[in-house]
Amino acid sequence: MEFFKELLTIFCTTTLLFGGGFCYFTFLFGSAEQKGKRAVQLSGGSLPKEKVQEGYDRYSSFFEHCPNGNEMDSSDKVPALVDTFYDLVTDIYEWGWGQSFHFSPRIPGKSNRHAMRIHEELAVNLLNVEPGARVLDVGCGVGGPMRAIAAHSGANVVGITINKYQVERARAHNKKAGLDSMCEVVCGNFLKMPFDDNSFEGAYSIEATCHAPKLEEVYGEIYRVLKPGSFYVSYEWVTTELYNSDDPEHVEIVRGIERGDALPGLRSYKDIAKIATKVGFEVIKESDLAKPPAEPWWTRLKMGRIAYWRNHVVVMILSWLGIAPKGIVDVHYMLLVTADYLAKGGDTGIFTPMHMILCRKPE
Ligand SMILES: C=C(CC[C@@H](C)[C@H]1CC[C@H]2C3=CC[C@H]4[C@H](C)[C@@H](O)CC[C@]4(C)[C@H]3CC[C@]12C)C(C)C
Ligand SMILES: C[S@@+](CC[C@H](N)C(=O)[O-])C[C@H]1O[C@@H](n2cnc3c(N)ncnc32)[C@H](O)[C@@H]1O
Repeated sequence: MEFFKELLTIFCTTTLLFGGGFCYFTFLFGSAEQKGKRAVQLSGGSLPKEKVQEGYDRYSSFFEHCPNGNEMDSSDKVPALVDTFYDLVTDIYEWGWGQSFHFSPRIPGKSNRHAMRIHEELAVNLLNVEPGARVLDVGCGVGGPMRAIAAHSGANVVGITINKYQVERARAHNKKAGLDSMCEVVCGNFLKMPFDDNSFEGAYSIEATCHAPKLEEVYGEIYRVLKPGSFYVSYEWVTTELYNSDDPEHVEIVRGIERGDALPGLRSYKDIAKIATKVGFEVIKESDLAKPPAEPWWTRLKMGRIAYWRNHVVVMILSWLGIAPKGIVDVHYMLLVTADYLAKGGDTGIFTPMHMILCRKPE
C-alpha cells in the first residue's frame, strides 16, 4: 500500500512539474524573447492549418531540386516560394525575435530591441527626408522598422510585402501603436510595384532585396518610383571579400543560409554598387556596417541557442497536442539549423546581412 502511495506521489509531482513548466513556457512566458506572439498562437500564416506540412515539403523540395542555388536565378517561381516561406516563418519570427525581421550590430549596455531601433533609425537618417515626406519600405515584413522610422522621422511610410499574412499583421500592429495614419501597407511584388513613377521622396529596404532573383529588377523599380534627387538606402545580405568559392566549408555555409532563408543565391558585395549604377543610381556611400568597431550581430543568435532548443520542445509538444499545425516542427528545425549557419557566416566573416548602400536618383 505504502509503495503505491509513494508511486502516486511521484507520479503527481512529476505531472505537476512538467505540466506547470510547460504552461509557464507557453502561456505565461508567452513569446520566446519579446512580448507579442505566444507559442499557442503559432500558425502557418495564410496557409490553412492542414496545409502547413505540405507548404514546408514544397518549400524544402525546391532546394533539393536545385542544390547549387544558382539554378533559381532564372526562376519566376521565386516570389511564390518566398511567399510560402513567410507564411511558414512569420509567427515563429515574431514569437522568437520580435516585429523587426533583421539583424543589427550588438551595442554593449543596450538591449537587442534598442540596438535594432538604432539600426533602423540610421536608415532614415541617411535618407534626409522632411516630416510628412512619402517614403517607401521595400519588403516591409510585419512593419517593425516602418513604425520606428515613421515615429522617428515624421515621414509617412508605405510598406510593400508579397505576403498577405504579413499585411494583416503589419496593419494590426500599426493600429495598435497608433501609427496607422502614418503607416500604410500594400500587398504586392517589389519586382513590379503598384506605384506611380516619381511618387516617393525616399526609399529603404532592410534585409529584403536579397529575395529578388535579379537585383536589377527590384533596384530598377525603386529607381522608377523615386522622385529625382531622392535617396535610397539598402541593407543587403552578401558574401564578403573573405568568401572563397573553392573552400567547401564556405560553400556549405552559404548553401545553408540560402536554404533556411529562401534566398535565390547570395550575391557578392562587389555586385551591389555595379547593379545600382546600372539602373541609373548615383552611389553616394557603401560600407559593411558589421565591420569593427561594430560589435558582432551574430552574438544574439549564439546566445539564444539554449532558448531555441527549449522553443523546439515547446513546438513539438504543441504540435503533438494538435494546438500548433503539423509541419511547424520541421519549419522550426529548419530555423534552428539556419541560425547555426548564420552564426558560422558571422564567425568566419564570409557573410554580412548589413552591407549598406546609399544611392541617389539624379535630378
Ligand atoms: C532577413 C531575413 C531574416 C533574418 C532574421 C530575422 C531571421 C534569420 C533566422 C531566424 C531565426 C532563427 C532561429 C529561430 C529559433 C529557432 C526560434 O526558436 C525563434 C526564432 C529564431 C531565432 C528565428 C528568428 C528570425 C531570424 C533570426 C531573411 C529571411 C532574408
Ligand atoms: C526578412 S524580411 C524583412 C522585413 C523588414 N524589412 C524588416 O526588417 O522587418 C523580408 C521581407 O521582404 C519581403 N519580400 C520578399 N520578396 C518580395 C517580393 N518579391 N515582393 C515584395 N516583398 C517581398 C518579404 O515578404 C518580407 O516582408
